[in-house]
Amino acid sequence: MNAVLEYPDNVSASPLTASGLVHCYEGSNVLTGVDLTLTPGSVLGLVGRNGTGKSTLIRAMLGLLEPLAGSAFVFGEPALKLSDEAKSRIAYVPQQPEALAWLTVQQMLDFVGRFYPRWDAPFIRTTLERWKIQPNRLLAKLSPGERQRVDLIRAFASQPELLVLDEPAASLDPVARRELLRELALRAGESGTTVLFSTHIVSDLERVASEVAFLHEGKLLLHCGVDETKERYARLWLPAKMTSAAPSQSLSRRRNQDGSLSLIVERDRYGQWPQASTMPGARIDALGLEDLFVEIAE
Ligand SMILES: Nc1ncnc2c1ncn2[C@@H]1O[C@H](COP(=O)(O)OP(=O)(O)OP(=O)(O)O)[C@@H](O)[C@H]1O
Repeated sequence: MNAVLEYPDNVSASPLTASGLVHCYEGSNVLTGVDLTLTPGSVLGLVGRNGTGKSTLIRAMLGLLEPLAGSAFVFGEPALKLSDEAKSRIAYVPQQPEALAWLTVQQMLDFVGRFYPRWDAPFIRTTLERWKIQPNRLLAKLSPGERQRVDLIRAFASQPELLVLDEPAASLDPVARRELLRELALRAGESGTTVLFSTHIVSDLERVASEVAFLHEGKLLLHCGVDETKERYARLWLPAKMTSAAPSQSLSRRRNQDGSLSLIVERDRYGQWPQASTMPGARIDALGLEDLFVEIAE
């Protein structure tokens, strides 16, 4: 008898989805049950401190790494068993591209292009020229920033429906970063490309992402619209004599030297802050994205 695979409901509608992903390396937990669903056409910025597992999550979601538990689906197919058709709709740029380093820029692009039905050769020509990268240079001899740009060109040229970039701006100078963000915004806006990118640069996220997800201690602490974060999360400050009134649920909790408490709290489903915020002496402070992340990650 054939086993019937039961897929979660959101799988077929989303270009990329993960459910209950668990992974560890050498006995230390990196992902402890991550659920994430990308909305078609969204640009999701994945943030988290160094070593929190962003690359691991991305690789597990794309089927490049087999998680210890949980599942991931790309265009409704199990990520670990993707068809060639599904693969041709995805572009992934790893943090440190190294593949095919013995080829020249042009040789690599010609080789890779054969696997993509909608390969945009004119885009490659104009972008290599605009980004001042000589096509006859060996990939192995490029600087990390140049290598990253070539891989970005490769990714854009395949005209993917799903574009996944692992810290795409890590080695880029500010001008190149701007160009990348412009290209990303263009692709998402005009072609409806769904984008997932990890980053440490919160200003990039604010500029181009429509949604943000924050990975912390193996779990996604929050996932919401970028514009929504300010409305939905805030810092609740309670003086020392009121700390017993602190809500039991919070995204982070820090005791200050004077005994007061700072907590990151979320509005409830009626749009209300925790009750402690209404007590005399308590304070609710709105936070920008960067402050929110620093407070949670500290
Ligand atoms: N192949 C591996 N073997 C053992 N440990 C690993 C391996 N790959 C990653 N790790 C560890 O797992 C943790 C998560 O790594 P990962 O690269 O996923 O984090 P990250 O959030 O992408 O980090 P960064 O922001 O610094 O790029 C780190 O502590 C890392 O040292």
